[in-house]
Amino acid sequence: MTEPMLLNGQRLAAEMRGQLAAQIARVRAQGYRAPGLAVILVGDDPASAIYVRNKKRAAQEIGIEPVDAVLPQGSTTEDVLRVVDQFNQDPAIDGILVQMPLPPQIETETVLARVRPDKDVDGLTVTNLGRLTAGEEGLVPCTPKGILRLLEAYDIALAGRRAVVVGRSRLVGLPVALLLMQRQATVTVIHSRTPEPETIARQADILVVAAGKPHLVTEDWIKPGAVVIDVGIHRGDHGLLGDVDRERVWSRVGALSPVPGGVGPMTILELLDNTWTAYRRHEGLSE
Ligand SMILES: NC(=O)C1=CN([C@@H]2O[C@H](COP(=O)(O)OP(=O)(O)OC[C@H]3O[C@@H](n4cnc5c(N)ncnc54)[C@H](OP(=O)(O)O)[C@@H]3O)[C@@H](O)[C@H]2O)C=CC1
Ligand SMILES: Nc1nc(=O)c2c([nH]1)NC[C@@H]1CN(c3ccc(C(=O)N[C@@H](CCC(=O)O)C(=O)O)cc3)C=[N+]21
Repeated sequence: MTEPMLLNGQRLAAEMRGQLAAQIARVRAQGYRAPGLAVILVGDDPASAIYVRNKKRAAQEIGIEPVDAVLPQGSTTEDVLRVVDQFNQDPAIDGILVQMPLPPQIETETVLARVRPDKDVDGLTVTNLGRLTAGEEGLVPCTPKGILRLLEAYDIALAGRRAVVVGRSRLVGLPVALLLMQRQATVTVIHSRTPEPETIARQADILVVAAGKPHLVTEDWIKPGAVVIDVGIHRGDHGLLGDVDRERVWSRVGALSPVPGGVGPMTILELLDNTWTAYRRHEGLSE
């Protein structure tokens, strides 16, 4: 078989960031304010701190004003709600992101429910997930949106093809399954209670893996020529690992979105894109 194609999210995201930067520069030159993105980080998880730093830097580089709120590990739900309320009311803030996971004593549902849907750049509120389910316009979760954009950029057909999604989370698995269905794929979702997942995965023309289990997916899960999107990300002693064992699947896949350099950079790009969309709606600028 021919060498697999690497789906380069790093390069595509950089290209798209350039386009966003140019659009933001154009409205700034017309006298508009800068778009504002608030990032709320609760606790001292080192991986979360790195992501938040990367997100802020990416925003700044394209002309979005990042603001952050860092709360101590021992914060209460009320403490977090107060910060959400403050950003909800702030006219300089277009997007609010609450970094997941939150410490166990905090009610995640209650916090998410407080974010104004028009500022929900993660697309995680019931309002935006409902809009997505109904096929209405809203803010779409970043990782799923980035995966679809990556597939599209590489001209990977979805209509009539079999897609299998490993994982059903609100952040990734569930919304990516909805988006693939909307693009006319036949979608199956696998989760931790699915018996013989390999047998199902082996039917996939497009396999999206968001299980959060390092190197879960090996050659037994792969139909020859399949397009494999690795979403998982794990920080180990030997660098970053995905949910897909790249060496073991390499001789079978048709295309692979790798870790790092695949979905991660696309996720950050879509966060910026959602912030830009929210900003234009707030400022009454045309789409
Ligand atoms: N690159 C990026 O931009 C991003 C990467 N991630 C990464 O993606 C991964 C998934 O994230 P997220 O969706 O938030 O994780 P969650 O832990 O919320 O969800 C994991 C899902 O995978 C399922 N699952 C777990 N183990 C298995 C298994 N052995 N076989 C089949 N399904 C399984 C779970 O099933 P059940 O529902 O039954 O528990 C659950 O639905 C993580 O590694 C995360 O770090 C996340 C967001 C963005
Ligand atoms: N409310 C919320 N929204 C999220 O979108 C969200 C979240 N919480 N919690 C955690 C996960 C994880 N996540 C990543 C984003 C970028 C990279 C990324 O940029 N990865 C680079 C590598 C960066 C590195 O070196 O660590 C890559 O894959 O190439 C990874 C993971 C967003 N998440």
